Amino acid sequence: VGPDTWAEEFPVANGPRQSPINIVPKEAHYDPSLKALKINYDPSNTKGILNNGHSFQVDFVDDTDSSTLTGGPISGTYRLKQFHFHWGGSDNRGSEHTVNGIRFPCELHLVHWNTKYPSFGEAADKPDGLAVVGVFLKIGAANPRLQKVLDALEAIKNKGKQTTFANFDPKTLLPGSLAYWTYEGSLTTPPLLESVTWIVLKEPISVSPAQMAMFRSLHFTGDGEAPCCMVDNYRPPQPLKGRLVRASFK
Ligand SMILES: NS(=O)(=O)c1ccc(O)c(NC(=O)NCCc2ccccn2)c1
Ligand SMILES: [Zn+2]
Repeated sequence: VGPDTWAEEFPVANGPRQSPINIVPKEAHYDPSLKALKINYDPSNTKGILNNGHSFQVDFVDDTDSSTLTGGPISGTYRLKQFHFHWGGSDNRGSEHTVNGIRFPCELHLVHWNTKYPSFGEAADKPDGLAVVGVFLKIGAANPRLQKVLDALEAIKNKGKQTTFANFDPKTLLPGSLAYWTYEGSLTTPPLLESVTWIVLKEPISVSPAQMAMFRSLHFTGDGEAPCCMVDNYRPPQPLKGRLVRASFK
């Protein structure tokens, strides 16, 4: 049921470009040819918020190029489809990527798909199909922009619940610096498709302990089931298998 059993049903779990990974900054290769990230989101594309039983996600209308990611390590235009988080049962774990073995309490993923393909579903199994921007959350001051998302969680406590969520600009969740590490990887949950160009921001954003408790108030379980808190929904780091991690900064 957890990451250790996934290889039985999804053999790609032991593939050559699995995610997440441990990032070792000293072993990352500064690449001056890497462009700056260009991120343009239209808040009016916000569609809603859903507890999918694994995490919660905020979905976006992705039928036009109004919320896009370009530049950085990618070529072409990728459209924002959704963002979601991974977090732990306590503040010493929860992120999927780690830095020098350090785990953060939470990690945000902004999921984009390559518009050279007709849809997310078509892009999801192509080697250049997806681009996910990862942002670490670090315990500190309460994050007022994040609070807007967390305030919607009481309406989606259980698996399958969704509610309206409108006019949210995910750009407000990004840190001041868009400096990043990038490598070729995969989805971190089944079907673990090796289709993701990962773009992990170096600078974390803040989250307070009380806000972390709000993440942990969600349930994996549906209405009428014995409630089970949604925590530790992260995959641990996977073997690098010779991959190069590039840095956009010195
Ligand atoms: N975590 S991630 O790599 O950013 C990512 C991005 C987009 C995705 O569609 C997924 N995975 C996903 O949606 N999987 C289908 C639902 C699911 C989620 C978790 C466990 C089993 N199945 C993961
Ligand atoms: Zn994720």
